[in-house]
Amino acid sequence: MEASDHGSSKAVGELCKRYSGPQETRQSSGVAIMWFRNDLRVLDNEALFRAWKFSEVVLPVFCLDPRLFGTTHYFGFPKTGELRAQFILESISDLRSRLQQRGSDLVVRYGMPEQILPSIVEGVCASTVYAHKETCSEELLVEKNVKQALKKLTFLKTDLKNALLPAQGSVNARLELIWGSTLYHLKDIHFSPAKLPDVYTQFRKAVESTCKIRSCFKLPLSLAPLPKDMIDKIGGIGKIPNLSELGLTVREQSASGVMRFTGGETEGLARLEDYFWAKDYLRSYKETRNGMLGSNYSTKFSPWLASGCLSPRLIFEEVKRYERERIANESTYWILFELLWRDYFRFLSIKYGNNIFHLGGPRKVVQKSWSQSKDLFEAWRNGCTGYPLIDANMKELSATGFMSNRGRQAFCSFMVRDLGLDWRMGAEWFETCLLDYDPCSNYGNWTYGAGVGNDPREDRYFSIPKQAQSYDPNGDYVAHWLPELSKLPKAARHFPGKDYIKPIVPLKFGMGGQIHRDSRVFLGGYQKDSRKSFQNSRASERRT
Ligand SMILES: Cc1cc2nc3c(=O)[nH]c(=O)nc-3n(C[C@H](O)[C@H](O)[C@H](O)COP(=O)(O)OP(=O)(O)OC[C@H]3O[C@@H](n4cnc5c(N)ncnc54)[C@H](O)[C@@H]3O)c2cc1C
Ligand SMILES: Nc1ncnc2c1ncn2[C@@H]1O[C@H](COP(=O)(O)OP(=O)(O)OP(=O)(O)O)[C@@H](O)[C@H]1O
Repeated sequence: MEASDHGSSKAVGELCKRYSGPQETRQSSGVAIMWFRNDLRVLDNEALFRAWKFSEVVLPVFCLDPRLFGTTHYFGFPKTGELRAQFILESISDLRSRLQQRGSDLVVRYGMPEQILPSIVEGVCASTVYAHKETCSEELLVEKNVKQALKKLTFLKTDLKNALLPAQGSVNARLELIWGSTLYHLKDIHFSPAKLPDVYTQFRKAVESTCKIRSCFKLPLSLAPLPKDMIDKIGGIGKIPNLSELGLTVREQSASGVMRFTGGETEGLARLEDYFWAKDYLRSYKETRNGMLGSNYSTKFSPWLASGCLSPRLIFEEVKRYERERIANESTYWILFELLWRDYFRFLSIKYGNNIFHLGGPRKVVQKSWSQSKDLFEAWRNGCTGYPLIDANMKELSATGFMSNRGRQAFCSFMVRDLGLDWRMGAEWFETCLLDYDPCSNYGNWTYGAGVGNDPREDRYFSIPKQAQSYDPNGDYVAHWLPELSKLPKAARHFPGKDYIKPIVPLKFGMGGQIHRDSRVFLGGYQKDSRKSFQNSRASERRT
């Protein structure tokens, strides 16, 4: 594993101070609960800030929802693989210590939020539960259930021994949901979600020219300690389970990975400190971002962004500081350009709802012949397709939970266009494996790559030989993940012939354009459509 020298703890401490605020006066009384979800951070966390600001005591709670360890919707893969599960556990543990450093703590429970939160609310007589708003149907259902469960709770203030509450009257705890996962606030983008443009460039230009990014929310460095009797009353702080207690196999990220991804805000900030400031890689990001090998071709922020350990607004403010203190160039802009893709997919998930999970995607494309061939899928999933670039990417994903953006695009195109497989099999397998799995970015990118996404012009075929030639010309990447290829001359590593597994299907384009006559066996009628869409795609605007 390439050394990922993290920013020093002193520098991270300075970052924390920079994004923490003065000891302001609080504006209310009573107890508030901060329900952490995919926002496992202290800095720039509006829900936590509000919970603190509008209460006298804020009780932070995390519920480890067993549904997270169920199976994916159509194909029954594990919903959360071991590597991401470990990343989440590390993030919770880090969140707890960061809250403890500020004098507070984190209550952790294993169970469904709609069952756990009401009993805690009742136990501590809280009047408000603060949380960040999500957008996909599984998360929305949990929000609805929590809301309903809280509604059913009515307790008398006089019943309470809690001296913080004034006597008399009944209390209804409410759920206050706050938007907080994107760079641009939903309320600031001047489009109602239903009117969101289907072409990214239109969205980006409109947003960049008319909207402002809000400043980070700054929580004071010291929060009030949690009253001991309150914690006793709810049965203690709770232990963070380990992987085996969750019924999962303990597995380490492979040492061959681009870096060791450790969950938690502290590690996310350390990565930012290292990439931007200590190593100064930000200045050349645009030139390196399409790499596949090594820790520094791209930021690797995605796992921390997906779990909310890093706030995109904080990244934005650090980019702006870098531009003031070092250099403003295309690279510093390009990080924001990519973060805006993340926003875009999040907003699109509101516009298209469950359609992002359906075979026809946001555009409800009707295409008769998606294959669900088990053999082809197993070959793809096990990295045994006979195409080194594809196989190496799959080996990386399985061993580390990470894959470069370049790899993901080629991988998705190969699966959908060369194998003709149902794209949802790939998307659900990514859901299992990715450390940075995020429903909006994952299903958004898959539908986009499969040609069923929001943008009608996007239907792009990635030629594997061309990708190999452009992004791994010496075969270093494939030799890294498929060591048996390292003994071959560099020029032969992508075309190893009899020295490697026989390709399971011929490529449709890019190998002199031949289509193997047996390909219909696997591809059915898909082949014809694909030719057409390939031609269309050449005319369409390219993602860089
Ligand atoms: C088929 C497919 C599935 C994907 N699934 C996910 C996913 O589940 N979660 C996820 O975070 N990203 C996903 N991506 C997007 C992208 O591949 C990763 O965000 C990126 O590779 C993460 O590496 P990085 O942090 O070094 O990215 P950088 O190049 O450093 O980019 C900075 C940040 O910008 C955002 N970003 C960059 N590209 C994209 C993009 N295409 N879509 C959305 N956000 C982007 C990410 O938050 C990323 O961390 C997917 C892409 C494809 C093609
Ligand atoms: N955050 C998420 N991550 C992964 N999958 C999700 C998420 N949110 C919703 N889904 C999936 O998308 C599915 C699509 O929802 P929808 O209600 O349309 O399906 P359904 O009607 O239950 O089934 P079908 O699509 O087979 O008709 C959900 O059932 C759920 O499994």
